[in-house]
Amino acid sequence: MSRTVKLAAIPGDGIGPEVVAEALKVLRAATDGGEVDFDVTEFSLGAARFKATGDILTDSDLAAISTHDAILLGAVGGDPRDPELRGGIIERGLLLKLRFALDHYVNLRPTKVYPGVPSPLSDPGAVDFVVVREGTEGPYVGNGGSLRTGTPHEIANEVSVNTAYGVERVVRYAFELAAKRPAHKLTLVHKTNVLVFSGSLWQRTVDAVAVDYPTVAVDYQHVDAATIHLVANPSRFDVIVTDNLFGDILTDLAGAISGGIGLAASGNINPDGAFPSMFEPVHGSAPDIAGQQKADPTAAILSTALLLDHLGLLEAAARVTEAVEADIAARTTTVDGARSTTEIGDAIARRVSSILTPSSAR
Ligand SMILES: NC(=O)C1=CN([C@@H]2O[C@H](COP(=O)(O)OP(=O)(O)OC[C@H]3O[C@@H](n4cnc5c(N)ncnc54)[C@H](O)[C@@H]3O)[C@@H](O)[C@H]2O)C=CC1
Ligand SMILES: CC(C)CC(=O)C(=O)O
Repeated sequence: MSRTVKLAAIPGDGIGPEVVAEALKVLRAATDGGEVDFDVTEFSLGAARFKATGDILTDSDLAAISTHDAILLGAVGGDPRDPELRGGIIERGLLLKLRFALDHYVNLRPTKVYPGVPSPLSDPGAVDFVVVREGTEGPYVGNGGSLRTGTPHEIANEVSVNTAYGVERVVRYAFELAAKRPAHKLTLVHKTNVLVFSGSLWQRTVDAVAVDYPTVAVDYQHVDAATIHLVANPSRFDVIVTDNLFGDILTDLAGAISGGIGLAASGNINPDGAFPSMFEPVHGSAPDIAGQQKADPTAAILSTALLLDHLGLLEAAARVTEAVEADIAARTTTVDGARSTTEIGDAIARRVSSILTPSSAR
């Protein structure tokens, strides 16, 4: 008897629906005739729904989404120039609200330079690292405000929240991951020379947790220096653990060095399993190319590989990754090149269907 997985799909805005359609196509190809059935419920949330109804993510939306085993999200947020959508109302009210409510304290963002990928680095070396970004704290929590708003004496502040509990659990997750990977290396990225209160908490936590993982070598980089090393010598990284904002910035850079933002996948994980985890490409809704079939759906497709892996469907996950690797290796143009979003999705789905078992098992 096959297992049924309840999947909530949130295509969202801009290129979100275009890339989610391809990701679902590949997910179905990867599990077709296998031991698992995906029962997909689509939630039409985002800018269009907000404009039509005023709702972003209601309590009943959240309750319904929470009953699923996992979530696949495209991208949210409309055109930043749209006055109705100013202040990231959709991003904060939908995406961040989901991450916080579902306690996605690990934002997992793997970075790999696949063979044949058009990296802007002349010699990227063996780039294969994972950023473990804290997902529920930092300056993203909306703790701040402004005084004398709109006057020459305006004061605006945004408080970065870092709790001992929140830092310890993500740091421990990162050590656990580093201990399982071949390089056994963890780099804390922060700005301890200036952000002394939060930086000290992160550093002391890493030092304390390191005692439980004697096989893991620990390194430290200031975030500004980390951007140099990500470009100049990315193969030095294995697992990076960092806060919400630094992780957001570093992973767009990581996407750029590893073939483009159209390849960068991510998972918002609740490791305890109390809530469904949510998988999404790193990129946003890309209003500049939306509706034109120009988006590369590979990041969303690779996000389904993370989703399958998270659900313990390892063979299907390996099949998706292998098909993507083969597709990338066969690309003769850049990722933004000649094929449409649907053509890339179709090609990867065909490859997935032709792989009967992962190469490792053959
Ligand atoms: N996770 C999410 O839902 C995110 C949402 N956003 C929202 O998305 C909107 C646009 O934000 P931006 O800062 O412009 O970031 P963005 O990631 O949407 O776009 C940055 C650049 O990358 C390109 N790009 C993005 N995804 C691509 C893909 N799959 N294939 C080819 N090119 C791709 C875009 O065309 C654009 O030139 C805003 O409303 C923003 O708040 C931004 C980041 C993440
Ligand atoms: C727009 C933000 C809420 C999304 C983003 O860039 C992120 O945190 O991944």
